Amino acid sequence: MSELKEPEPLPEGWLEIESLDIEAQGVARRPDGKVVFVDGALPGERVTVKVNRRKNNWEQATLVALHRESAQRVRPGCPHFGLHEGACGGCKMQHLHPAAQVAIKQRVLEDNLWHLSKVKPDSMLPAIEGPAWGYRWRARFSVRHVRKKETVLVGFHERKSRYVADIRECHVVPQHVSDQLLPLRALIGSMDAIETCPQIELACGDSVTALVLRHLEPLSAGDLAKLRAFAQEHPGVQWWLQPKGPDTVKLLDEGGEELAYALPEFGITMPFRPTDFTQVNPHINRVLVDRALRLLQPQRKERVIDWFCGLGNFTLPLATLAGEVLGIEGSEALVARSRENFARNQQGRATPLATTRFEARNLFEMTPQQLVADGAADRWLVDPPREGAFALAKALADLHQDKSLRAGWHPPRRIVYVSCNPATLARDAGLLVHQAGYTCSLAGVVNMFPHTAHVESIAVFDLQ
Ligand SMILES: C[S@@+](CC[C@H](N)C(=O)[O-])C[C@H]1O[C@@H](n2cnc3c(N)ncnc32)[C@H](O)[C@@H]1O
Ligand code: SF4
Repeated sequence: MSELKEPEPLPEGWLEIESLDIEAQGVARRPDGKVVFVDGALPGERVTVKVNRRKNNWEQATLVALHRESAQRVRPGCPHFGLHEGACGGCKMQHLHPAAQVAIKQRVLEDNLWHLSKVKPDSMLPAIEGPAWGYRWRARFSVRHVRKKETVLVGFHERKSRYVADIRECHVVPQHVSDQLLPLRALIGSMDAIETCPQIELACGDSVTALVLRHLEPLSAGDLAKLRAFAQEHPGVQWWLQPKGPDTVKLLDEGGEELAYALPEFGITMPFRPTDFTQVNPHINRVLVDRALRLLQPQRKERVIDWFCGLGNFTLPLATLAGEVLGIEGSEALVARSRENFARNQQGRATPLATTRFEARNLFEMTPQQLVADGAADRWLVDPPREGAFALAKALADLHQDKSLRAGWHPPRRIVYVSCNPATLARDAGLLVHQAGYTCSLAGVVNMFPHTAHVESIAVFDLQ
């Protein structure tokens, strides 16, 4: 029998990376047990590092030399990604193979569910994946006039800095937007308002590229003419101006094509304003809506509630399948948009959409009494912001524990929960599973934001 050999000690000062944290930092352990988070290093790699911060139990460091490279290390697709000075902070994982990124996100999801709430899904869903590049149809570019360099920068912030990165191309936004970065810099650089336009927000629809220019002072006639000339040179570009808060956003010139995206699987078109919440990745959104509704399995005679419904991204497709739908959302503006979108999509339809009602309400203040007042539904779709849906899950748990509060109400048989934060999903899943009588039947990641540390996921809960 061969003897197990002791692993050879690492040369002095070297570290071996054991895992990756959710900020995409390699995690190593020093011989004395101290944890070191290493920017730029991948699991399995042997490295030397430069320590940036020292605490009692941990250190934060940057990779200096790579002595053994991971097989999953890949060449980053964007020249602005990296550890070099001035590198863009918009992406964190471009040095890791996309399949390995998804595997890490899946582990983050499972770890959160288990370690925070002792929830283990009966099965894991295959990840929902889309294109790794050109996926980001929404972005917020900062704009800075850098006098010393005699240039205007339009881009994301540098890694761990408040400076705007000097990016000339960006591979996560659509190619045509990347191609417009330098022309945008030249445009702002030529304007009277060179010092007073701090931001350009991007929102792409299927055929319109909306650019929302935040301007701190009124724009001169000359500047307005320059914006119009830019839009003429770049087909599809539509300027919106934002003099103050998001409510002040206004189209520069009425009458162009409408900013909208389609969900062709359901015969739905969603007009929106560039400041409305819409999912960042339209390819994934189409698959996500389709997958969520297949998992939810609404039936023709059933009532469904879409909690945190936004502008109706899931509600309208639900109205093509269910008997009755209720969409609830915190933003009055989005509820108004969802009502308009419903009416628009109802027109001229061969099979009418189901009866659907929308309501504006703060769902962080949900109570068991309010839940009963909203009426029983057979199925729920829940798609909350990062804070999660604690009050909703708690109200459901309270109604499970104290049946006297129910008054004819019954809990949904199935809940499909779409989450952009695995920690709050885990917390809410704990309530649903341990206190509200559900099992977690399925869970899986949705790779909505390749190369970043964001973990989007979907989970299915069934009443036991
Ligand atoms: C992740 S988005 C989902 C929107 C929609 N389901 C979609 O797919 O476009 C979360 C939504 O929750 C809404 N929201 C945030 N806080 C809320 C609250 N306290 N009560 C109700 N809705 C809230 C936001 O306005 C946003 O529309
Ligand atoms: S956000 Fe764009 S410019 Fe920045 S690293 Fe990612 S791909 Fe490159």
